[in-house]
Amino acid sequence: MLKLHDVTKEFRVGAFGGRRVAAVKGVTFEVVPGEVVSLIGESGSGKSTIGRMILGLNPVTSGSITFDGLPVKPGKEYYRRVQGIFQDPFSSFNPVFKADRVFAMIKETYHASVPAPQWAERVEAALRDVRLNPGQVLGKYPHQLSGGQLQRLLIARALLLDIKLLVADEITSMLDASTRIDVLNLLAELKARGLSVLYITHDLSLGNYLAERTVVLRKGGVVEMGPTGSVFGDPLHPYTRELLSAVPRLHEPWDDAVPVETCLYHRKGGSGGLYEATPGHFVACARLETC
Ligand SMILES: Nc1ncnc2c1ncn2[C@@H]1O[C@H](COP(=O)(O)OP(=O)(O)OP(=O)(O)O)[C@@H](O)[C@H]1O
Repeated sequence: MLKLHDVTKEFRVGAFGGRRVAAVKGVTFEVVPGEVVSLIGESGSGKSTIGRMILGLNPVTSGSITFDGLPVKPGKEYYRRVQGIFQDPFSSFNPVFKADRVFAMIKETYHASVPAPQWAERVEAALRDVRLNPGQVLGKYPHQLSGGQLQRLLIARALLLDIKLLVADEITSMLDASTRIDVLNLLAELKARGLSVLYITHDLSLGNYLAERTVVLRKGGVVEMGPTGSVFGDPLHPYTRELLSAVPRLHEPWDDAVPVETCLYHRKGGSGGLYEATPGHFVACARLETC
């Protein structure tokens, strides 16, 4: 369904845009229908840039992104099938309008012919699906609602569009622990209905909770990807191991330096420079930058 093939993104930075920064380097992976894939990596590894390219908010520099075989084409038809939700739910709402105006906009754009009473019923059903009480959220301004309620409103909006893929970029990082689990469970329910989710996070435990497959990014490139159980249970790349071993050591400072090891996967070939260690479990050379 969603396919990224050798995707690279460079930004022009510095005076007059004279310098180029490669934010994403040769990334290849796919998301199939009804699957949750988590895209994991530390800050600056290129996760959001990938999400924005999938949503057509940034063009790719090279490579291709296709959805159902067609290139990403921002516009009404594309956003009927693919939607994004971001870290800060407040940024998705205009503070001077009531929060549920997002539903009116969906109706105007996609469901103009649906009679108002029928539309109101659909909105209420979508709100109940995301475990919101319509009476408590409809008619309120964004500042009168919590972050968790606003994220759920955005998920309800996606349900009304009957989308196929949700790009969820750090959507739980501003929520408290219990609301976070509620929203994750909600995503799991959506998955059970056949929706695909690209779940972007720097939090490994959240990715582990939800995703069938995990893609680990470092400095813009994929260093490891595969079934979540394999990547978490048998991490092959030193960076993945470092990420995993850092989880319980919250009291210790983060060590940015990935231990340099013998290059186990050097020139073994494979998709996008990755070596297929076990079926579906891919890993990059541990010294990719030098070898
Ligand atoms: N518009 C831009 N112009 C120049 N550089 C950018 C731009 N957007 C992102 N970058 C750079 O691209 C790299 C990847 O950024 P990105 O936001 O994708 O990382 P991330 O993994 O999502 O980080 P975080 O978890 O902190 O959101 C960073 O070095 C960032 O500074």
